[in-house]
Amino acid sequence: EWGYTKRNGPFTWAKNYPTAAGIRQSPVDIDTALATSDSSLESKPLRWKYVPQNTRTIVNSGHGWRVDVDSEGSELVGGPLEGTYKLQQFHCHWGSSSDKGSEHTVDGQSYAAELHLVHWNSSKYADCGEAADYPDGLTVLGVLLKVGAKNPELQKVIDLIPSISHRGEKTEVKEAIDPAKMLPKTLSYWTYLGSLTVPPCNESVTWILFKEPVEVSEEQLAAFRSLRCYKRGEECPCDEVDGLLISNYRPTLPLGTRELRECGS
Ligand SMILES: NS(=O)(=O)c1ccc(O)c(NC(=O)NCCc2ccccn2)c1
Ligand SMILES: [Zn+2]
Repeated sequence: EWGYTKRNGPFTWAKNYPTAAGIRQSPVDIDTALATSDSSLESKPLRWKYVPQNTRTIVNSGHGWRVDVDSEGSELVGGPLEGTYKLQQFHCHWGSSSDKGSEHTVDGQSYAAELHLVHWNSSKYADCGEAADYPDGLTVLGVLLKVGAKNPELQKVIDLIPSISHRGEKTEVKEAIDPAKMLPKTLSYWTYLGSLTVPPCNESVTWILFKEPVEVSEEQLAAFRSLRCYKRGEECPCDEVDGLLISNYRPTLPLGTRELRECGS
């Protein structure tokens, strides 16, 4: 089973998931000097609508926490997107200390964590699973997280972590979490064509990474690292310090010949 340790981490994934060695992989380093501003992006503002009551369950996948959402009623349109995308889930990546943990880096700089809101193209595909097999199937909104004030919306996730401490555990999200409240104030972003950053690393993601980081506290990051990557009652398979999920980010891959566009300053 893939993971983030030396034995089963990102540099081993291509063995069982050949797409992980592809030329449209994510994450990448955002070399801001390479970004081209594109009037067509400016002319179609990114627009989203989320239904907080539709955030259903939170699960410990063994690779991190993930909040699953009932896609109905949500929509993401505009910017680089053709058609309508619906929110499927959101999750986060972090590191063993706050000097690293984001998946994308900006001019070589890592952030403490990165929030991903995963959407699928409901104009063309029946569900997220099908959409994941097509180059225009998914869109992920990425939010860089830096250490600062406690993040009130993310605190609703943190409060649920003790009940999903082990792999496979899930619980109802009782207090609605509003994904829109986890996005930055300014909506400037970079966009490029990439992939899932976890196996099977499908090359089906239009990435939209907001430029403005959002704050999260050290205590909140510490809570993420308290998740365990093994099932309750089983011994710890991973050679992580007593099976704690202290780091779950994929290092950056080459942008190659892909275009990197930006919208807003
Ligand atoms: N990282 S990503 O490219 O946004 C992405 C897209 C679609 C997916 O199904 C996943 N998988 C996913 O969220 N797995 C469950 C929880 C998780 C959280 C953090 C790291 C790895 N896994 C990730
Ligand atoms: Zn992710």
